[in-house]
Amino acid sequence: MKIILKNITKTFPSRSRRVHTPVTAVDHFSFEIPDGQLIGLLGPSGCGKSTTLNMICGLETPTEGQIFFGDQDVTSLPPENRGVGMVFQNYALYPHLTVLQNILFPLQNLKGKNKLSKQEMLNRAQEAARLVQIQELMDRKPGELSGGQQQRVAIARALVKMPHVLLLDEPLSNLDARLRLQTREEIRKIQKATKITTVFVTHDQEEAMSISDCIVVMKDGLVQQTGKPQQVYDDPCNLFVARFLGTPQINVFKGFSKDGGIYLNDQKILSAKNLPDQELYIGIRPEGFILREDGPLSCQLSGIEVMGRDISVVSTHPACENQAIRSIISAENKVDLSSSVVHFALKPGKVFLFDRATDARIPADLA
Ligand SMILES: Nc1ncnc2c1ncn2[C@@H]1O[C@H](COP(=O)(O)OP(=O)(O)OP(=O)(O)O)[C@@H](O)[C@H]1O
Repeated sequence: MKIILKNITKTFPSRSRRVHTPVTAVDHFSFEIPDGQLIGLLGPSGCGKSTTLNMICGLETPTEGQIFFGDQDVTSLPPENRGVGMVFQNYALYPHLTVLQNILFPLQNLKGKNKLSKQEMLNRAQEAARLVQIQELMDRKPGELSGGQQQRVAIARALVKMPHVLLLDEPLSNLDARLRLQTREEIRKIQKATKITTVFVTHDQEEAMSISDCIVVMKDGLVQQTGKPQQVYDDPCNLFVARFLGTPQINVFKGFSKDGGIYLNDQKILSAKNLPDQELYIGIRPEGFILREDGPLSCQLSGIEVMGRDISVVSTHPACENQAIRSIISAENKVDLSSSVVHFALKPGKVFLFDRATDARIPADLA
């Protein structure tokens, strides 16, 4: 099912007794989610992710704009008539019911032509359980399950109604690191198998990048950028997006362009064609550094962090906005820890320029 968000805005009255300015949680958001895709809605706390999801499922009504499922305008349709399955951060299973009873629950209140026979309900529950691989656990109570298993039951409960659209709001945040990884891979597999159009909300950029066909990066209710995860990482439209995607974070320096060169203080680190002289933010991805004795960027060496296949060289530079510069290089490189200075050459494709006043990306031909 294709989902179209047409210029949707959601404004809430202020919660504060002293300040009466309304809060714009989502600001003129337009987007088309193609049928069968998994979209990651991504951004820091309070940027409007959950409000967007709640408008798609019908728990909130947009103040402005329209939502379409396929050709149908669902903007004022109640949630139960939208054919949407929803999974929240706290799985909210009924503790006194077995896994099977929990999965069956949404089917028991179906009315009219949607009403199912007992056998049909059982078949559906077993199919949903098979998809999330919990067939062995059907007689257990939620208290007898691990967090990951409980979350899978919650997903089965959302799938059992055969929704056209699956909405997942931070579904992995209650799981430990290992289970998070495993469960996110499972969600991806289930989504691929069922081909249900899915919107996945998270503030974890790595999680969103790893499972989404397309990501939407939001800030303060406004969409900053949309695109395939790798495309957005490689071509961020502004400093916020560049900073938000990638671990370790992009290294940001204050610098300037002059006479075809990009400078940090008096060090010319790259050449740039057709760029007017101006002050800049210069973002360098951690993987954009090359250790080289005659490299043009000299930094104070603080130490190294061993990461296995790679090492992270930690250094400082007076023009750098980050507390420490983190450059990821292959562990085959030998870093002379007795030296106080480390020299880098840079990979031009991993260096981005931003306007100092607006944070917008400045296109540049670097070498
Ligand atoms: N019912 C409400 N009344 C007033 N303000 C609200 C309401 N719901 C959300 N907001 C405000 O709207 C903004 C967006 O909230 P929302 O929950 O959509 O953000 P989020 O990105 O999902 O955040 P988080 O990651 O913390 O869940 C926030 O400033 C929030 O305080």
